[in-house]
Amino acid sequence: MASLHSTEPATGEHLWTGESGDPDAEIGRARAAWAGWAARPLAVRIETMRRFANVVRGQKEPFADLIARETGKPLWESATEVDAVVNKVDISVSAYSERTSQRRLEGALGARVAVRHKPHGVLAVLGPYNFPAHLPNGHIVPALLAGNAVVFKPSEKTPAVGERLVALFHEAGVPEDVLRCIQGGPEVGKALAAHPGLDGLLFTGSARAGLALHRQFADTPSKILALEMGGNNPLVIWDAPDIHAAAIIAVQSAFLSAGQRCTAARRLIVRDGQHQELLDTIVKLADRLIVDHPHANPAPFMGPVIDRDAADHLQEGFLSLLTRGGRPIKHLERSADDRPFLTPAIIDVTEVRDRPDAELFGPVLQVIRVPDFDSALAEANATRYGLAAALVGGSPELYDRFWANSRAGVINWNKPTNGAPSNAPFGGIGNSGNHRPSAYYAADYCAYPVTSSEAEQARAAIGVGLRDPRAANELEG
Ligand SMILES: NC(=O)C1=CN([C@@H]2O[C@H](COP(=O)(O)OP(=O)(O)OC[C@H]3O[C@@H](n4cnc5c(N)ncnc54)[C@H](O)[C@@H]3O)[C@@H](O)[C@H]2O)C=CC1
Ligand SMILES: O=C(O)CCC(=O)N[C@@H](CCC(=O)O)C(=O)O
Repeated sequence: MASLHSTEPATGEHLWTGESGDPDAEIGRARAAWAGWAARPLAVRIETMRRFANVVRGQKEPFADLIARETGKPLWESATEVDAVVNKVDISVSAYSERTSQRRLEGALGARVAVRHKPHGVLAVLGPYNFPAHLPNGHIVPALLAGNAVVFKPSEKTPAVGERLVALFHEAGVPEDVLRCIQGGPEVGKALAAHPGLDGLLFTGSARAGLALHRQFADTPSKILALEMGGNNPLVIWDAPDIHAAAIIAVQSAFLSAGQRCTAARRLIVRDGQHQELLDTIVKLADRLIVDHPHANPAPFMGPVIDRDAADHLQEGFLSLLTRGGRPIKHLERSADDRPFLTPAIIDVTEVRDRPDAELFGPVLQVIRVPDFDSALAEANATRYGLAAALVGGSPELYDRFWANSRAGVINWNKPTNGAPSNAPFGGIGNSGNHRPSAYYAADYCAYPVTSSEAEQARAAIGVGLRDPRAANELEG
């Protein structure tokens, strides 16, 4: 078994050591346990999830501290992630009852028709590092509520948070075998995905990995696969009456979580000739953002990116845009050689030919100047992804046009691209997802519907097509 380590991005200090797990053993344990969990009354599963919320609430500070240390995100932001974990429970209970509860319908000839939902069985959850608790939790809570057993593999970059999350569920009374934590990297993810004992896989992460999983599942349409992937999200600022407010929305969209959000704005699209004051204001704000250790005082706006490889990759991406004709507005700088602290960066890529449609998962905002709103719409949609898009400014009519013509699962007006609500569906089109949105609609992929026509007694008659109708009555007898 491979030995795994996790270190704090901000300090390089060692945080966690463990071993990569055995998919066969973990799926076997979950498989043996899931029927018992599914047979428990829904009220018991709801009560257990509510206990989990209380346990997390009671450990908010240490849990937020661990998230801050393992991801590098500021302590205040890590505390909001813990809040999201807690809030997920009530939201998922409502979603379960609204989207997958029992229903009775009138059938033909007075028959009773019941629609009920069943759990799939054993589901794997693969998590990303940027929200190591909230996003896997967004699959785990609805999956457990619906009666599935879960094998959760945290990102190899955030194993300690994943392990703690699972321990909190166990503390709340979820049986140990109903929710398993398995550590490891992509190889373990692949092995889980390929395991015949698995009934489905719920994934949040990069398009690269999501598309590989999609290929891997091509021969097993019987297994549910939910993919929540990345984005190359456009933010269009057009005729904004309040430049300062528009600039704040741009900064929040691009640089919150050091740009490590799937919903972060990657491309800022502005009207050519009327862009300078806006860009100057954005740069002034970005210059003032504090980039520091997650526990620093004063509190930073953003911490480091996850590790040095990610920082190297972002620097290479920025450099590549420069060499292809990008004009730097604010350089991507590394404030410490040995740690992955990056400053927010802005680059005008209007003149870059064949702009790469790639997700630069960090604090890099690309500016594109266009002459008119039609060109802004065309630029916004010039991506294989389709997660989030936002318009700042304009009129209700302009927003109607933006909404109608944008290809994305999240479309906002005068709000940042990020910060999507958990009590609504959340997912993308194109390379951002496979039409199985998460958040409120996670209930849909955690259970399947069963329609039953039911009667207390068998009563039937053949009304037409018999030679002797009396014989039909006798048969009915
Ligand atoms: N749409 C959404 O809801 C969200 C999407 N993301 C996306 O996630 C990415 C950042 O997270 P990362 O952890 O870097 O993603 P990643 O794709 O590298 O890893 C995600 C998980 O999949 C596993 N994995 C990687 N390759 C695999 C493979 N071929 N087969 C099976 N498992 C595999 C990893 O070990 C990890 O547990 C960004 O692209 C971001 O946009 C992040 C948060 C939310
Ligand atoms: O999953 C939910 O409960 C709602 C979606 C959500 O939390 N989105 C966040 C984070 C996702 C990310 O960007 O990685 C957001 O839109 O900021």
